[in-house]
Amino acid sequence: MKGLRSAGGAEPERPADAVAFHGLSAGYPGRLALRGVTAAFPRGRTTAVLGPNGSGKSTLLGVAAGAIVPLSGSVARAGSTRPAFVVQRSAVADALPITVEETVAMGRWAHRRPWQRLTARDRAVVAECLARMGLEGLADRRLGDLSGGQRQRALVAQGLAQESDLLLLDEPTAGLDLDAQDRISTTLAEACERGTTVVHATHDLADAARADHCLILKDGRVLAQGPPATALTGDTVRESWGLTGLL
Ligand SMILES: Nc1ncnc2c1ncn2[C@@H]1O[C@H](COP(=O)(O)OP(=O)(O)OP(=O)(O)O)[C@@H](O)[C@H]1O
Repeated sequence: MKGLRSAGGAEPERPADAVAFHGLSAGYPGRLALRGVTAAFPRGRTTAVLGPNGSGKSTLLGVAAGAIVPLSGSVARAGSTRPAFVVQRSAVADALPITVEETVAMGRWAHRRPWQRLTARDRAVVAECLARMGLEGLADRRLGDLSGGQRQRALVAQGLAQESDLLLLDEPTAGLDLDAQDRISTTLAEACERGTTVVHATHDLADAARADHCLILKDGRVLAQGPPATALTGDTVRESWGLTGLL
């Protein structure tokens, strides 16, 4: 991934896209999960990535995060910081012997080495992110001892603590109670207002309708993309999920 520069070379361009994929194919041994995806995450906006189970949403986020190497095609990343990637809570082992506070503090590893002591500013960021997710009272609890929703909030707090200009989240509000959903939605909207590009995979159509941009996948290909008003129509939803007569 690389930053983009203007033809004149003096000033870096401010490209419209935080990440642009061109003809991207990616997957796992013996399984192609993305097939010729040409799409973009607009810079400083929220993008909702939608599609049925197995359509390639997590894989696309993994490629944007640099965790999955494309098989072919290109990925251009315009930002200057390492992307923050909030995985699904099921991807985190129950037996991890770390506390909630330590989990959130790991977000600061993007700024210093794991063995380096946290600075006063690091500690202030960790405390603020714990508070934003309503986790102050759980800071000393083991991550693996938390409920699913509490654990999810800890992972989102870790992503926020990274203070990246690109925040990628894999179904951050799935299975959460209304208060936790509201906290996360509000926090992500605030991050976007501060200029962060926010991209989240979701199965929640109402959530997606509030995003600035939608990207709908089906069988590893782009079915539709654009503002919700044009991309998230009855036709695209029916076609993507193969629904008959429900919408
Ligand atoms: N670690 C893996 N090894 C092999 N195949 C995988 C792996 N992870 C995902 N896949 C396969 O890649 C394809 C895309 O999966 P992906 O997780 O990207 O879909 P998704 O849209 O995020 O699904 P969901 O809504 O269920 O989270 C699926 O066919 C899936 O079975």
